[in-house]
Amino acid sequence: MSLIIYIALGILYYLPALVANGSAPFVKNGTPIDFKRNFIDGRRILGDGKSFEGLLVALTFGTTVGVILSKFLGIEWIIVSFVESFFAMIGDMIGAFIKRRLGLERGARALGLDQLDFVLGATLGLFLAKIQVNIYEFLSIVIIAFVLHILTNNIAYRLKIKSVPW
Ligand SMILES: CC(C)=CCC/C(C)=C/CC/C(C)=C/CC/C(C)=C/COC[C@@H](COP(=O)(O)O)OC/C=C(\C)CC/C=C(\C)CC/C=C(\C)CCC=C(C)C
Ligand SMILES: Nc1ccn([C@@H]2O[C@H](COP(=O)(O)OP(=O)(O)OP(=O)(O)O)[C@@H](O)[C@H]2O)c(=O)n1
Ligand SMILES: [Mg+2]
Repeated sequence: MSLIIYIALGILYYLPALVANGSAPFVKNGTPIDFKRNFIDGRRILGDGKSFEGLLVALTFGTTVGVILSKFLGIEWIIVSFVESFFAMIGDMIGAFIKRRLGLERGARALGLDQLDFVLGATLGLFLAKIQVNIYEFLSIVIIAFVLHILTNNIAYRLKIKSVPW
């Protein structure tokens, strides 16, 4: 299959996760998922950047994309998009957990981790939802999400949706 098809399929399969991750920043001061508790190293488990409200908004928007996709890809994509969005946000939380363990403050830049944590989570979600993503589709979305993440975070910063441009 040509590269363009792999790229298009990559974007299509990961669209729920892209929109889920892209919509969470609309929540500013949500209820911290770690309830402001610290880990054994004395630092926050996740930090104030991971809230229940952000998770809810992400799941809502991600699943809404799945409802639209289900018209073309089949009704199962409503569930697939929910699972994919959920695991994308789990990946985002694991990224935050790692950043806290490294002593990085909430909102600090972690090039690579910030861009790919939710993509890796979404990939696990797609696998669990029995969606076969081949290596070319995966590599396409890794590159696209990396570029899109940097671009959209810059837009979000200029639009005052985010307090940092990354
Ligand atoms: C409208 C609502 C509530 C949700 C949609 C948000 C969304 C999909 C934004 C897309 C681009 C945009 C309009 C940005 C404006 C500012 C904004 C909302 C930025 C989002 O926050 C930035 C960042 C937060 O990430 P972090 O929490 O991990 O730091 O979100 C990252 C977002 C992405 C990685 C992907 C953005 C999603 C899309 C562009 C969805 C549609 C994608 C396509 C159509 C693919 C097009 C690609 C090519 C190469 C043609
Ligand atoms: N589960 C989530 C994920 C994101 N957000 C919101 O979206 C913003 C951007 O998300 P992200 O860049 O992932 O968080 P950071 O602020 O960078 O925090 P961290 O360093 O922990 O990634 C967060 O600040 C927070 O306001 C949220 O409320 N709940
Ligand atoms: Mg971030």
